[in-house]
Amino acid sequence: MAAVAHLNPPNSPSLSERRRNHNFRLLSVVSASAKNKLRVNGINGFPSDDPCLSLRVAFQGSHGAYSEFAAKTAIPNCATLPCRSFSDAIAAVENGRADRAVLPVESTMEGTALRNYDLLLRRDLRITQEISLFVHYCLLAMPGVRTTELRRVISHPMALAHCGRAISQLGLRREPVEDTAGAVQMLRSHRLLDTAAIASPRAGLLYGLDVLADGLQDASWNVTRFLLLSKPVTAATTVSGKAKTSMVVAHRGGSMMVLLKVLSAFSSRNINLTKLEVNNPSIEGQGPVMVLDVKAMGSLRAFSHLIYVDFEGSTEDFRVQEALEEIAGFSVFVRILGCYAADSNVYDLHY
Ligand SMILES: O=C(O)C(=O)C[C@]1(C(=O)O)C=C[C@@H](O)C=C1
Repeated sequence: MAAVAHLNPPNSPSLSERRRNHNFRLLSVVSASAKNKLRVNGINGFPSDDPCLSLRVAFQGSHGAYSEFAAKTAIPNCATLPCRSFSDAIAAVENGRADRAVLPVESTMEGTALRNYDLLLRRDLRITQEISLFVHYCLLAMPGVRTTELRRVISHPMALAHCGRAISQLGLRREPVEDTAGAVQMLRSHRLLDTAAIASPRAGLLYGLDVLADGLQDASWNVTRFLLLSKPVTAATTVSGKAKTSMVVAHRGGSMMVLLKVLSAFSSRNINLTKLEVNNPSIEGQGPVMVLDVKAMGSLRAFSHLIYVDFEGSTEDFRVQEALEEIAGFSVFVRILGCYAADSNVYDLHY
């Protein structure tokens, strides 16, 4: 069981003071390339996108959700717009209420979050930025409540799954809710004394809850990758620095053979892949994945054999264009999901 860490000593600031002081500061970057996963402190390394512009970023959940941290890390001065679902966040961009939507798409524990990837494929938004966050989970409860008084724990299903071992040790009943910060909000507004929430220490501070335990996640290296999405722009976008491109390839079947051909198209041109994932929903007993064909008047097409690829390089690069042409020759459909600045950092937030 993780060490007990109380953030609210008796003379700690009031809830309103805490809310006033609540600002997002990115204080460290955990270098993804550091094999020993050492934390590199003190790097003031906000990733790109003009921090002067007050862009509106839609996210799923309540204030204090991890997706909101991801948005604030990617675009420090952005205004965040809470939404009920990821689909609502995407719709906010489509209807102009927001400039970006933020979507968690991968985690070290879950792999690709197909639930969100599928959503991305159905809609006409482009990836503009990637951001990887180190996710710390805390056990939060109403002030004064002790661990022994708890019977139930509420959180986002992913957070409950990531903290399975600790929850079993505590013998708590699990109940999924929409998002981690929403769980905290629910606990506070209903003054639930037998219930804990799993969320970030920041959400605990924001809503004035006690942190009963920190570092609740089963794996010590728990990173979630988020994507920022925007409406497609007609003008060609030039990425400054190292670029990365995400794409989806649909084919008729025989995944291993197609996979080899995709690999060969890239490796023969010395293009490095950062993600390669096969999704054959029919094998899992699921229906086909619906993918928006942006070239065919935005019609939805159903595919049962898909490969998700991320690679280093820009679609402006001649070698990349050649590789894409080769892939188009043996697949039934190819869609570029975005070309954006590569960011291999893992960002960590201090509380
Ligand atoms: O509930 C939140 O706080 C979220 O931002 C969502 C979400 C997810 O959907 O995976 C994001 C990161 C964490 O892994 C847990 C939950």
